[in-house]
Amino acid sequence: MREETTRWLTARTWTHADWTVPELLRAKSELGSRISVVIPARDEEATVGDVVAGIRRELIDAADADHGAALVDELVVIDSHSRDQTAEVARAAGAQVHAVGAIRPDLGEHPGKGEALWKSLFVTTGDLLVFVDADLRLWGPHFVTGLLGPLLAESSVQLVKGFYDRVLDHGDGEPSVEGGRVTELVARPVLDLWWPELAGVIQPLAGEWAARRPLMESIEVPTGYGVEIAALIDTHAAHGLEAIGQVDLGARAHEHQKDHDLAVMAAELLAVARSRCDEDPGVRGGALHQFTRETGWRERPVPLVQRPPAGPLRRALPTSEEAR
Ligand SMILES: O=c1ccn([C@@H]2O[C@H](COP(=O)(O)OP(=O)(O)O[C@H]3O[C@H](CO)[C@@H](O)[C@H](O)[C@H]3O)[C@@H](O)[C@H]2O)c(=O)[nH]1
Ligand SMILES: O=C(O)[C@H](O)COP(=O)(O)O
Repeated sequence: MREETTRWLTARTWTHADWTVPELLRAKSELGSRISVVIPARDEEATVGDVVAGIRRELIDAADADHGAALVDELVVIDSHSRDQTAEVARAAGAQVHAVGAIRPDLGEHPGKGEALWKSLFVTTGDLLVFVDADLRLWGPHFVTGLLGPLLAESSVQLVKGFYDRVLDHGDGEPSVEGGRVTELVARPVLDLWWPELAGVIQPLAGEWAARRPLMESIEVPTGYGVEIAALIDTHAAHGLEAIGQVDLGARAHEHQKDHDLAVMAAELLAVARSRCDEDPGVRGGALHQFTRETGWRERPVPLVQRPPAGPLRRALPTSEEAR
C-alpha cells in the first residue's frame, strides 16, 4: 500500500464508539450545525419502517428527552418510484416522505438511487447530510452517530464512509461475512489499480455515508448506482485524501440483489470510473489490498505483464547463439 494511504488509514479511520450522543450534541451546538438524514427507498416496505423508527427513537426522541436536543433535525425518505407501501410505512414511522418525481419536476426525472440522493439536496436543509439505505436488516442508530463523528470533530473532513462486516445471507445456509460482491469484485480492484491512493477505503460502495452540503452541491452525481464511487473519486480529486474519513460501524446485512442485477450495477461503476479518466491513465497500482477483520490487510499482487503478439517472434526464430 502507498505510504500516503497507510498514513491516511491511521489518521482518518475511526470507530463509531469514538463518539457518544452527548459529545456529538455538544459539538453540533458549538458549530451551529443542522443534520439531515436521507434514506433513498425503492420498494422497501419490509425494512424502511424499522430504519426510520430506529433513528427517530434514538436520535430524535430519546436525545431530546435525555439531553434536551435532537441530534437529527430532519429525517427524510426519498421515495424512488416505489410500487409498494414504502411511502406510507416510512411516514407512519416518522419520516418526511418526498416522492422523487415531485421534487423540482422542472429538472426532469431519472430512475435510480443517485437521482434520489441528488434530488434530496433540494428538499433538505442540513449542512451535514447522512445517507442510510432503506433495505438494512442488521444495523443500528450508531450508523448515523458514527458517520457524524468525523464531520463534527474534524473541519477538514468532508466525506465519511462507513465500513463493516458484510453479512451474506441468502437464507439457504449459514450466513458468512463474504458479502459485498460488487465491492470486492469491481469497486475495490478498480480503485486499487487506477486510484491507488483510495485503496484503504474498505467499503467504497457503502450506502451509509455522510458529507458536508457544500461538497454534495459541488459534485456531479450519477443518477444510478455510480453515486458512491463517483463521490469518493471526485472528493479525492478536488480535496485530497485528508478530506475523506471512514468509520467502523460493526456489521451490516441487507437485501441481496441477484448476480444479473448486480452486473448492471458493476457496469454503471465501470462507466463512472471510465468517465473520470480524461485519457488512458495507465495502471497506477499493481496490487489489490484486501481487508478482513480476521486477517487485517493483505496485499495481493495483480499479474499485469502483457506479452507481445507471438507471431512475429515465431517467424524470427533466434539464432542458435541467442537461444543459448
Ligand atoms: O432506483 C433506486 C434503487 C435503489 N434505491 C435505494 O437505494 C438503496 C440501496 O440500493 P440497493 O439496491 O439496496 O443497493 P445495493 O445492492 O445494496 O448496493 C450497494 O452498492 C451501491 C452502489 O454503490 C450503493 O448505492 C448501495 O447503497 C450499496 O448498498 C436502497 O435503500 C434502495 O431502496 C433507490 O432509492 N432507487
Ligand atoms: O456492495 C455490494 O457489493 C453490493 O451491495 C452487493 O452486496 P452483497 O453481495 O452483499 O449482496
